[in-house]
Amino acid sequence: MAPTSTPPPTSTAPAISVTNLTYTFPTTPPTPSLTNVTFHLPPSSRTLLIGANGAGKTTLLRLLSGKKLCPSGTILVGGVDPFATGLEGVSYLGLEWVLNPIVRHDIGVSELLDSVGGQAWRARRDELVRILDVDEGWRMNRVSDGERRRVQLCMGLVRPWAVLLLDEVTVDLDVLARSRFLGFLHGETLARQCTVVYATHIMDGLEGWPTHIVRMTLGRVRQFGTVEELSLQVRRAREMADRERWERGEVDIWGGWRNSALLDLVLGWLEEDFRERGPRGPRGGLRAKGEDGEGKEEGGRGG
Ligand SMILES: Nc1ncnc2c1ncn2[C@@H]1O[C@H](COP(=O)(O)OP(=O)(O)OP(=O)(O)O)[C@@H](O)[C@H]1O
Repeated sequence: MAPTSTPPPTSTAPAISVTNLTYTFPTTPPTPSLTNVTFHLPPSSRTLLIGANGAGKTTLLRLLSGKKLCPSGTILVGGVDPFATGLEGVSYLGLEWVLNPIVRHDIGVSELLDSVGGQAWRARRDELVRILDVDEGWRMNRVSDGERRRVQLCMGLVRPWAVLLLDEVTVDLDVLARSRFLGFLHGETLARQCTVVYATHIMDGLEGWPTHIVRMTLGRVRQFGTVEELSLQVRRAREMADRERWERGEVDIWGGWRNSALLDLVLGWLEEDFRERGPRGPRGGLRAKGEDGEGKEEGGRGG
């Protein structure tokens, strides 16, 4: 975790472009994880990656981060193939990052932050410590899971990134910490024109945060677009369904907004996916996460 002296490019916010991406895990039998995935996200966007368990979110984020080989020309981040170039300025915070054993050692917060560039980016470091309410006197073997996650997030974000890929790394945060963390990311996308893609199952407190949504179903991108476009589609479909029920004389015509609009949107999608897919049975070829090991690999195949 040596600090890097060269700052990543932050002047031009990178767009993310995925075209006809198919990815198959090299298992026996081969497990298709992504099929013909296509979507485009503009610079400075804040995107939620939404989908049921097993929809392919982690696989996609790892491919975007350059950790896995993908068919040439299918992924461009800022116009560059991430695997081929080992993208400077792309930060991927996912399960392997969360499980890094260093953050459980008897080590102090300042020492950890310095090891990832805390001195080089002093102002960012101090801002993150303040926003995530981190006590620099903590010893990492004597903190709670949520406190540990706050320190980890300071570590993961201290070095300025141009693209941030988050794979559900906020589960341990309390509501205030998560809210301040999301606020920080919101500010970053505006101030530094950088791009965030965030896979999460927790819709609480996200209202108004995302600019775009990518909806994944069973390894495919089913819809993508701005939050407004997608919300409008769902709202219209629900209103039409309510009207039909009302015309049929059904008393309970309130099928609609039970929670926040965002949660209802996602809940509606997952219910739709579930209805179409049916309950899970034994599915040949399924593998537990992590069987393919960690880090950069060349095992996957396209097509
Ligand atoms: N290591 C692996 N080896 C083989 N197949 C895998 C592996 N990891 C995932 N898969 C397959 O890819 C599919 C997508 O997995 P992925 O982890 O990308 O889903 P996800 O959307 O991130 O799910 P979750 O919300 O549960 O984290 C799985 O259903 C599984 O079939």
